[in-house]
Amino acid sequence: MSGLVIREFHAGYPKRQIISDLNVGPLPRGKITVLLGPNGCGKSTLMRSLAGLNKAQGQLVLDGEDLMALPFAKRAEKVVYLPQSLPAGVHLHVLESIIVAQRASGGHANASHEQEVMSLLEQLGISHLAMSYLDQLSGGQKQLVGLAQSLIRRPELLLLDEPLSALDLNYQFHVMDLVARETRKRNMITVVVVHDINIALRHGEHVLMLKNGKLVASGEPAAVITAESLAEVYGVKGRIERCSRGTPQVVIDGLTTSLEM
Ligand SMILES: Nc1ncnc2c1ncn2[C@@H]1O[C@H](COP(=O)(O)OP(=O)(O)OP(=O)(O)O)[C@@H](O)[C@H]1O
Repeated sequence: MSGLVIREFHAGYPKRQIISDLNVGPLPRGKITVLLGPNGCGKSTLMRSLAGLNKAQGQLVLDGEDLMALPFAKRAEKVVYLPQSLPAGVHLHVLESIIVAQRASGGHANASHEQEVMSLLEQLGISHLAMSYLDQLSGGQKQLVGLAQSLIRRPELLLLDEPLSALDLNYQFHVMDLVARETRKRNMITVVVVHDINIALRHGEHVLMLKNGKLVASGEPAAVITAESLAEVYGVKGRIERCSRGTPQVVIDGLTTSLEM
């Protein structure tokens, strides 16, 4: 079966289980899956566990192969996780950092690879930053470089943890369009964590909703993002309305519960 199937998946930390008995899939190839859920519900823990960076038990079957059985280096060739922020204190310039990421996945520096890196930087609108040092970039610029480092590794499963959090409105759309295009072109499975429900409605082709480490719903955006699920998962009174061009949007009228983290 094509895609990623997650079965009886449990994940967390030495003294604390966060994700319990997750069963989902197949997450489709060539499409963006958006992972939604309130603060602290376990989105990053799940993403890191899918990448093999956190302890987990269960099955993670990619096109029939159980990733949990692979040595970490083999799994890292197929699965790339982009964290919420790049590690600080890396004294490389942008171009070097992307070439290092490319080599880490078995690529070798040659003219066509360099061209690929430059073309990616151009598509992300950051080619002018190629010779800038990472620690001298803004938060949003670092996020774009992180995305370039992830895409250059040509993963089969791309896990992007809040890749839009530091980007302005224009870049949020630009980046989601680019990620959607690359996801289709490479036929990869892309999972993106976002907090903006309207981004999920507009760009998500499949949506997973988590609450307290458990899956609440999985499926097409319109089926998952409903007034009922917004009330249950986020404690808000919301409506889904279509704008004049037909795009669904969430309108929030108020809260149904008080804050609890
Ligand atoms: N290293 C850790 N050790 C123990 N517990 C942790 C660790 N990291 C995170 N947690 C806990 O795991 C739970 C889930 O955290 P996680 O970062 O996965 O949530 P999240 O859904 O990504 O949240 P946010 O939207 O705020 O980024 C939280 O209760 C958090 O306190």
